[in-house]
Amino acid sequence: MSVRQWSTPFLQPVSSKTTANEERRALIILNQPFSAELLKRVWHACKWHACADGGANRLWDVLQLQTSSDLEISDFVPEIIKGDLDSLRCDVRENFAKLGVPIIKDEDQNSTDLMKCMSAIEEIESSTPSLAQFTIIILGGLSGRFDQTIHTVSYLHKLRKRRKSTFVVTDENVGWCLDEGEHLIEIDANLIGPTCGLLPIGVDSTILSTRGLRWNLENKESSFDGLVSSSNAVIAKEVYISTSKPIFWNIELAFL
Ligand SMILES: Nc1ncnc2c1ncn2[C@@H]1O[C@H](COP(=O)(O)OP(=O)(O)OP(=O)(O)O)[C@@H](O)[C@H]1O
Ligand SMILES: Cc1ncc(C[n+]2csc(CCO)c2C)c(N)n1
Repeated sequence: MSVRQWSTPFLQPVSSKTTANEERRALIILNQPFSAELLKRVWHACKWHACADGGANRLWDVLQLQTSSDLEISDFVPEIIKGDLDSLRCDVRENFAKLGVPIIKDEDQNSTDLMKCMSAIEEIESSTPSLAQFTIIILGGLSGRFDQTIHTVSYLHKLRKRRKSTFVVTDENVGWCLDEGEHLIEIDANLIGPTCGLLPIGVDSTILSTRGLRWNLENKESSFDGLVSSSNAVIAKEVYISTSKPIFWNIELAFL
């Protein structure tokens, strides 16, 4: 199997976006806090944008708080708001409805608002089969309620088989699932690092080999019963990871 290459150009500042915008990306905004700077970066890196229910409140509120003219509401109108709509505030609903945003109620109590937004993306992909699959950026999801955080991580774990790339980003971290195999992660020190973690979540154990870290592993078993490589650090421009089972990788943001 080939080495999977990873990079995070969707975290570049808007002013230096060039080829980063060519990739077909979709953003899902969850109901968790995020900074205006992070919103600006990931929003402009994405071609399509969804708010998961109360994620629309977060988007609206962060835009209201901005006094500078570079965050105009008209530049941040999502393509949909979707969920069971138990968290979407009336004022936010009215304002986005006036801006023409479709607001889709899905009352299924066996799927989360994050999953409902992913279904919307996969429906678009089914109707545009000649286009590349979206890379998904989930904003929020590694903070707040622990059951929601674990849901996000477990969802990324499951998605790895059917989706090319799904990232979750907060003001603290960016993380994604590394499937079994070999990976090369480009480290743009202006965007990410140095602190990182290789977390054997959802597997009994995995065998890890790494290069480019302060504490490298060489054919070492990692599991919740044994070694968990948290608080590791990147010391090179790229990190190599070989893993025998899927792991969750996270690295801190360098710019907030
Ligand atoms: N307290 C929280 N901590 C972490 N993530 C959250 C939290 N609340 C919401 N989210 C994320 O934001 C999404 C939208 O949340 P919202 O508050 O609108 O609905 P919810 O009813 O709490 O969530 P769900 O219906 O998906 O269980 C959720 O699907 C979840 O991914
Ligand atoms: C075994 C099991 N556990 C929890 C829920 C609750 N639940 C999971 S997703 C969801 C929708 C939230 O908008 C709700 C209520 C369930 N259905 N089944």
